[in-house]
Amino acid sequence: EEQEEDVLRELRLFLRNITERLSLDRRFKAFTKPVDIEEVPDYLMVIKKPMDLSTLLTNIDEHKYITIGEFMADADLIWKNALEYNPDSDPMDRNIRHRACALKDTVRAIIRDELDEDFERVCEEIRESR
Ligand SMILES: CC(=O)c1csc(NC(=O)C2C[NH2+]C2)n1
Repeated sequence: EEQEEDVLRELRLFLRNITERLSLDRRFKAFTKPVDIEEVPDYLMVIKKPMDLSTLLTNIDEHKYITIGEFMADADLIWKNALEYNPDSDPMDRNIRHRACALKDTVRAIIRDELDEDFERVCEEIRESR
């Protein structure tokens, strides 16, 4: 009902705010857009579920996420994919893995500091009711 749509609207605002703040952080520049398959031709052979910050924003606007957990699953793909695609000891790989770990920790810290657990519980009730 209307109250549920009010809750989901507030969730989308919260998720857009997180995603936009991450997109502004220069450390996460490599994660802002889908990997360019022209530049990285083997990427889709290695990474089965690509994800990036601009796609997160599109998903939010398309009402894909009803709980923070669903958003986190896609946000986690961004750094997990980067660790998987960049396993080597060369400096480029190490650098992007460092940024991927920073992304993981930053998302979790924002959510721990800024998400009200009662609000998340209401979102999970809505998910279970649908
Ligand atoms: C987004 C992402 O994870 C990404 C984009 S390019 C890249 N890695 C490289 O270009 C090479 C350095 N060793 C492979 N990783």
